[in-house]
Amino acid sequence: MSTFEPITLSDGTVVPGIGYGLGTANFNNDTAELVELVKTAVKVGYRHLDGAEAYNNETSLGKAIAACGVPREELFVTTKSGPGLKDIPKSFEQSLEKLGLDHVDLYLIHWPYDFPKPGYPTIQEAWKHMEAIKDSGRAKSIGVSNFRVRDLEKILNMSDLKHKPTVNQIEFHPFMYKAGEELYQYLKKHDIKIAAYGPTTPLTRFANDGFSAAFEKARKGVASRGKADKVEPGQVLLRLAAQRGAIVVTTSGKEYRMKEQLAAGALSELSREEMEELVEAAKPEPQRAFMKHMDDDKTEY
Ligand SMILES: NC(=O)c1ccc[n+]([C@@H]2O[C@H](COP(=O)([O-])OP(=O)(O)OC[C@H]3O[C@@H](n4cnc5c(N)ncnc54)[C@H](O)[C@@H]3O)[C@@H](O)[C@H]2O)c1
Ligand SMILES: OCCc1c[nH]c2ccccc12
Repeated sequence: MSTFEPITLSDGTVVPGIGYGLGTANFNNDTAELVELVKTAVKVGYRHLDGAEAYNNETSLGKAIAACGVPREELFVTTKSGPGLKDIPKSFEQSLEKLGLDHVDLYLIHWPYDFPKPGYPTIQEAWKHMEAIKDSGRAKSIGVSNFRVRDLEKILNMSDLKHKPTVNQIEFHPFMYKAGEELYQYLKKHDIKIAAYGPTTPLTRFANDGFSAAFEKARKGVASRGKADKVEPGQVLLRLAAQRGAIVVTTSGKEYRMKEQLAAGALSELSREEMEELVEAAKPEPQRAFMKHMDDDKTEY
């Protein structure tokens, strides 16, 4: 069972420290198999489910929530607006309808880069819609995803700001840490929690090159201090994201992997030295699997 610590957001909402995502592992679109997979994720212990309008599978997520046997109030359900950002109230209504829910726990703007387009609201207008949704009680908490500092500033500098974003869901792993430092400091200063997606990217999406030695050292360190016979590489990366204070969002289509992910929370901790060595071993430039606009420091949305 998982011991990823729950994280309390600035509005008091409590989020399970690890979430199961429906956006990767070929999950796009509704299928009966996906309903079963999400039920399996809940059966093995996941209580936090990360969906999105863009994943085209909110209906399957809703069916799994209804059929999983765990009461709604024990689940933490996130969804995100996008591509429907032109009309956030409508996008939200459609999401609730598909999910078959009267509220979600966390509602996010999936990306900021649509906002300068004709017919779209500004970031500030979009945020007013998000605030109204929170005030209606149909989203317990509201936040953003893939927002740079300059995008967040547009919200935090609003003269009529009522609710600030509680979360920025971003790609977060050692191959991002150096490039992301300014953003992380900004988020910390404003008590906006990081939800870390792609946490296993150094293992699953890019060649390890110079990173492997530090990684194996950290893995052996965790194993030698704990009771676990074996520490899986992915588990080290999930621990790392959690120890850096993030809500971890991962996924898998395999039950044994889901269990392994949750069990990472019960392993012994990475030492400060191991964590620093992992960051130092990674290249300074970002190796990003998603959302390349995050590295563009010129374009205004
Ligand atoms: N907001 C966004 O823009 C955004 C972007 C990407 C992902 N997400 C969310 O985050 C969730 C998780 O993202 P992710 O998939 O990048 O997380 P992740 O880095 O944990 O990768 C999980 C994938 O890697 C595979 N995997 C995990 N450990 C492995 C191992 N040891 N060996 C081989 N394969 C392994 C899994 O089976 C799965 O396919 C998504 O499903 C989605 O909900 C959000
Ligand atoms: O959440 C970001 C990753 C992702 C998975 N499926 C998508 C479809 C549209 C936009 C982004 C995504």
